[in-house]
Amino acid sequence: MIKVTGLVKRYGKAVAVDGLTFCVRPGRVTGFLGPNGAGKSTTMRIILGLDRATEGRALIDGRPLRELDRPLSRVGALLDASAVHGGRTARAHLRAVAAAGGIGDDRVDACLELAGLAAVAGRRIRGFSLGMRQRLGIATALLGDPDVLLFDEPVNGLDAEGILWVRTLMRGLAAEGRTVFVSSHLMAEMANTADHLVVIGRGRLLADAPIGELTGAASLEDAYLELTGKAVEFHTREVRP
Ligand SMILES: Nc1ncnc2c1ncn2[C@@H]1O[C@H](COP(=O)(O)OP(=O)(O)OP(=O)(O)O)[C@@H](O)[C@H]1O
Repeated sequence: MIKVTGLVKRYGKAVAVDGLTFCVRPGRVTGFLGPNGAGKSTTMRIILGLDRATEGRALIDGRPLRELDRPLSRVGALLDASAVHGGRTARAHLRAVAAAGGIGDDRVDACLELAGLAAVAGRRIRGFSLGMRQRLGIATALLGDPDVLLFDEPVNGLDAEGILWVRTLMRGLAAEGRTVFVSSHLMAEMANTADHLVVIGRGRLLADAPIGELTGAASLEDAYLELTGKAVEFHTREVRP
């Protein structure tokens, strides 16, 4: 379980996260939604111990991530699929992560296979497409067979087969009793994947509810636009040809 309490993150005078409190429970897929700049990635980075909270705390199974034993086997994450050493092959990358986390090489091959990358495992990552990098990022998150998984926009750049794979994977991981927390801007995909939603805007909690309760008779897109209308920072204008 992930528990975020009174979380605040300021960058100078700018407030990226503004008093967030919510729980991500095991056994279901929890979607994390919010407009551009709402604070989703910042919240995930703090949960993962990659950024420090200004106030409040984020705990995984009751502890900050840095206090967990063998953290790679407890928590897996995809944050930025481009943050990998391009000169390495996919297999070498996964082996390096596995070695650092005390994970056996057998998991490397299993995760390459699972992500559909077995045939390109010996290729350098710098030649990978965005979708291949996403698949590698997801394979990396799964390496330690963790109970808690965070994915920041996992279907970004994936083809139709990849999107279906991610949806099935997330639902399968949740059905196994794992905690699955996933951000996305794709409402139709979220409607198909998530059981529960945490919605934020300008760093504040807007909703924390089962998806059916949030949408009612409306589509998720309509319910989301209604909910976040006042929290959109980057407004666009209609362009007429
Ligand atoms: N390192 C940083 N320094 C200064 N400001 C930052 C930093 N990281 C994030 N921010 C700011 O914090 C706010 C929240 O950003 P964040 O990336 O968490 O939003 P997001 O919800 O993930 O957005 P998106 O959907 O566009 O990816 C934004 O205003 C962003 O400019």
